Amino acid sequence: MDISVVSLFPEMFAAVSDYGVTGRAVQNGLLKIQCCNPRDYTTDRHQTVDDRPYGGGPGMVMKTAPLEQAIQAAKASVAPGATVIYLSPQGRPLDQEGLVELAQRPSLVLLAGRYEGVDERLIEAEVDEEWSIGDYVLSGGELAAMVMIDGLSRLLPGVLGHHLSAEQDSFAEGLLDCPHYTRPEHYRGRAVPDVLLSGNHEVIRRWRLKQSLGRTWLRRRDLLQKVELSDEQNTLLAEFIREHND
Ligand SMILES: Nc1nonc1C(=O)N1CCN(Cc2ccccn2)CC1
Repeated sequence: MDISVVSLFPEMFAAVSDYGVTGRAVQNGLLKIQCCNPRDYTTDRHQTVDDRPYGGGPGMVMKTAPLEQAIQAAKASVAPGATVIYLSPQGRPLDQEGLVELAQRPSLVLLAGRYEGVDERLIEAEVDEEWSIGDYVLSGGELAAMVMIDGLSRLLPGVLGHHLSAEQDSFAEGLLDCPHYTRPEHYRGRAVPDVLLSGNHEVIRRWRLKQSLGRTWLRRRDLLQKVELSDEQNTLLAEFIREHND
C-alpha cells in the first residue's frame, strides 16, 4: 500500500517506517510511506504555515496555500485514486472494521493537522474522509496517522508471518484477547494454566476462545452486542458465565 502523509513533523514517522512490523513491511516493499511538509511550500522568509482565525479566539489555523500544495504533491506521489483522509476528533471513530475497509484502498493521503485545525473550505475541497482515533484531543494528527498506518499495515497480505495471522487477532472476531503466558512456568507464586501445558491444540484453542469471550463479557459487554456468536462461542460463553457466577 502506498501512503503519503502531509505533516509539519515528517521525522515523527520514522516510528512506523523504521521499526517493528511496519518497518519490516516498508523494507519488504509491502508498505510505502512518504511525507510532504507544508513548510516546503511556503514562500515567505519565515516559512509561515499558520495564520490567525477569522472571528478571533485562541490558537492559530493552518494556512490553506502551503497545505493545499502539500496535499497536491502527496497525491502526485502515490498511486492514482488515493483517498485523502483528515485525522481529527470530528471524524468517524476508527475501529478494526474501519481498518479492514481502509486496507482495501489502493493508496492513502493522510493529513495530520496541527494548531487549532485546518480551514473548513480546504477540508471541503480536498478531504474525502475524516477519521478519529478516539474521543480525546491530541497535539496533532501525526500520532493518529501512525495508529492508522500501524493498524491497517497488519491487514496487508504478507505483512504478518504465518504464525501471526491478522485473522487470528481476537479483535478480528470483535472480541478481546485471551491471556498469554511464557516461561517461567511458575512466576511469583502463579502457575501457567495446565491446559496450556497439555499439548492438546484443540483443547487449547477452545480454552483461549472461552477466555476471549469471558473477558469481553466481563470488560467490554458492549462489544458482544456487535458480534454474532457461533454455537460453539455461545456454549463456551455460557460455560464461562456459569463458572464466574459459581
Ligand atoms: N482524536 C483524534 N483523532 O484523530 N486526530 C485526533 C486529534 O486529537 N487531533 C488533534 C487536533 N488536530 C488538529 C485539529 C484541531 C481541531 C479540529 C481539527 N483538527 C487534529 C488531530
